[in-house]
Parts: sequence; C-alpha cells; structure tokens
Amino acid sequence: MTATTKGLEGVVATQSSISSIVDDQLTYSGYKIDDLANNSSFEEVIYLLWNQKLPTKSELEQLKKDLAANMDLPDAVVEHLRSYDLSTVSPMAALRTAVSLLGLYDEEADVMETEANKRKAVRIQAKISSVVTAFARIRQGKEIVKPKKDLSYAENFLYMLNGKEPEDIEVEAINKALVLHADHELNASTFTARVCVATLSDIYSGITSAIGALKGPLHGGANEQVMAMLTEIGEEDNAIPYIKEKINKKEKIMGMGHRVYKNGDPRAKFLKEMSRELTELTGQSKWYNMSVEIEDYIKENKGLPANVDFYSASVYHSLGIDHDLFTPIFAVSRTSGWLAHILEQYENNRLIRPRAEYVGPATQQYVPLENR
Ligand SMILES: CC(=O)SCCNC(=O)CCNC(=O)[C@H](O)C(C)(C)COP(=O)(O)OP(=O)(O)OC[C@H]1O[C@@H](n2cnc3c(N)ncnc32)[C@H](O)[C@@H]1OP(=O)(O)O
Ligand SMILES: O=C([O-])CC(=O)C(=O)O
Repeated sequence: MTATTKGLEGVVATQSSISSIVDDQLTYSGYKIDDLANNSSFEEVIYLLWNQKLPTKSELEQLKKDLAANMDLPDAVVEHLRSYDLSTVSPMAALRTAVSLLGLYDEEADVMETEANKRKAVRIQAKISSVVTAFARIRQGKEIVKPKKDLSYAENFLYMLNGKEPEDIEVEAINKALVLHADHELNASTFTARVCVATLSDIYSGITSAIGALKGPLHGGANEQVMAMLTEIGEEDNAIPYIKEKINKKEKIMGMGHRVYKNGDPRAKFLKEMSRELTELTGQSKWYNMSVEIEDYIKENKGLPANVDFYSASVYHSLGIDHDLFTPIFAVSRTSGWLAHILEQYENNRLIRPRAEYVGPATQQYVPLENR
C-alpha cells in the first residue's frame, strides 16, 4: 500500500474535463475564470459546465426556458418547509432535507439513463434556488414568491427572496457570485458527490450528500462564519487586536487559507471589488475596511491568502441577505458543478474505494463476555 496522505493532500483522485486549477489559475473547461466573471451569465456557465462548451444563443435560450419552467416546487416540499420551526433550523440542514425530499417527487429519480439524468439536472438546478428562497420567506412569515419566466436565474433568485424585482447592481453581484462559486475541481463537496454516485446511487443522493459536505465551516460554511467574526469585531479599531488574540490562541481565521491556492484565490479579487463597491453604496464601508485589514495582517503574518468565502460575506451582507443564507447561496451555485461532476462520474464510472492504513491494536485474543 502507498503511504497515507493526511486529508488526501496532493492526491490526484480522478480525471475531469470540468474545471482545473493550475498555478493558481482557475478555468472552467478551458475558459479563464476572469473572462467568465467579467462576461458570463450564470446560465452560460451552467451550460459550459454540463457540456464543456459555451452555448450558442439558441442553446442558451433553451436552457433559460427549461430552468424557468422547472422552478416551481411540489406542494409537498413547500408544506414540509412550513411544518417545522424554521426559527431554529439551519437553512443548510433544511436545504439538505428538502433536496432529498424532492427526489421522492421525481418519477425519474432512480432512472439511470443519461438523458433522464440530464433532465433531472435541470430540475434540481431550477428548484434549488426556489427551496432556499421559500425557506427564507416562510421563516419571515411571508408568502412564497413564484418565479417569473422572463427573469434570469440571478434575477429570479433575488425576486423570489425579496418579493420585488431587483436593482441592476444587485443582479450583477449575485450573478457574479454564482459564476465564481459554480465549480472548483475536486473540492470536498464535489468529491463527496462523486463518491456517492460512484456506487451508482441516484443524483438526488449525490446532491444531498454534497450539501452536507458544503455545510461545514472548513468549506462552504466559512462565509457565514466570516460575517459572524466581522460582527463580533464590530468596529475597525478592534480588528487587529481581535485577530492577534485569535492567532495567539491558535484559532483559525475564517475565510483565510486554502488547500490548493498558496498565493491567492483568483476568485477573491472579484468579491473584494464588489464588497468595496456595495459597502460604499450602502454606507457600510466599515465591513470592507475591516476585511482588508484582516486580509493584509494574515497575509503578512501567516502567509495565508483570503479565499472565495472571505469577501463574499460582506457582499451578501450589504445586499441585506440573512447571514445564514450565505452558505445556501453557495450551494445554489455549486449545484451546477456538482451536477456536472455527477454526470461525468456516471459516464466513466468506477467505484471509489481507497484504503486505510490500520493503526489500531494488533490482533487480539477474543474473550467471552462472561470473562471480561
Ligand atoms: C470554498 C472553500 O471551501 S474555501 C475554504 C473555506 N474554509 C475556511 O475559510 C476555513 C479557514 N481555513 C482553513 O481552515 C484552512 O485554511 C483550509 C481548511 C481551508 C485548508 O486547510 P489545509 O490545507 O488542511 O491546511 P491546515 O488546516 O492543515 O493548515 C495548515 C497550517 O496553516 C494554519 N492555517 C490554515 N488556515 C488557517 C486560518 N484560516 N487561520 C489561521 N491559521 C490557519 C493551520 O493552523 C496550520 O498551521 P500549523 O501547521 O502551524 O498547525
Ligand atoms: O477547492 C476547495 O478545496 C475549496 C474551494 O475553494 C471551493 O470549493 O470553491
């Protein structure tokens, strides 16, 4: 057996045509993240991840139509969301459960043919933002808002969340965030999805497992924790003393560090710029200023870069979004990548089953219960 690598660091576990990270540069099927962030709609990126090519106008229109046509939730899922105390339930836990439940209302859930899986991919991508926004509305005691067929994915997300058509700058911010979070090679949640479906389990199980993995604070859950930290710091003057104390106590600073990027996460600069712009526009520049101070301090003293989660926190906060919805927004975007990886896994499947190096007690003599 080969030597154990803690956390599988540096292990190449599969081949993939979906996204790549080379020399701190991220590409989706060969297209640079900078070009996509500056130019693409989220729908274009979904198409790219699922087909490894950019859509033509008519292909894009068709995908937009298909997504819009599938956004409504089964009544049973809405009833389910209404059935528990949403004031105490974490939205990521609710999302995980709701996606699993969606599978019960999809007649094709266990049909494993490629075309059926592609149809389910559209349905899941369409419905995932409806689940997150329905959760948010029900929790506030408001009626859920049905999507409008002529709005883009990003517009519909904000429309269903807030019940009014969004401003251009809000749409631009959410669209860019969705593009930037859509895929990231073999991150923990994507790996989870691939491990799950490599047993030839169904696509709903794959997405449900991936949501569970994204929820943790070392992965997607970090963006909510970043805002919790900024809120605790409160004022700019407290930022560095607070961070120094955390570092002295050997605690981690959320939104900092990355397993793969050692010199900088190429997505962070876009979120940083959006954070600057939006916090200034909404008179809340202190969140941006504080974040910059923390980023600079950690870079200088620990050599760690800000990751994608760091500035997304102040971006979403300045859009007035509840802090515990930050990770669900990540999930809405990453669902596109998970689905791409699941489809790719099915196309060239082999069970994923590594080995463990046994470090427990040596072979022992069994002692009957009455003699122990
Ligand atoms: C979308 C995403 O998933 S991006 C990542 C989101 N997660 C976070 O932001 C949580 C904070 N960051 C971290 O916990 C880590 O940097 C991870 C999990 C992202 C990557 O971790 P790994 O590659 O496993 O690095 P690991 O946790 O082993 O850390 C290596 C060293 O750097 C330190 N370190 C890493 N990240 C941080 C951090 N955010 N704050 C302080 N120290 C850190 C560790 O304490 C460790 O120090 P040591 O060698 O003195 O013990
Ligand atoms: O790749 C990772 O380990 C984490 C990450 O940045 C992501 O999933 O976007």
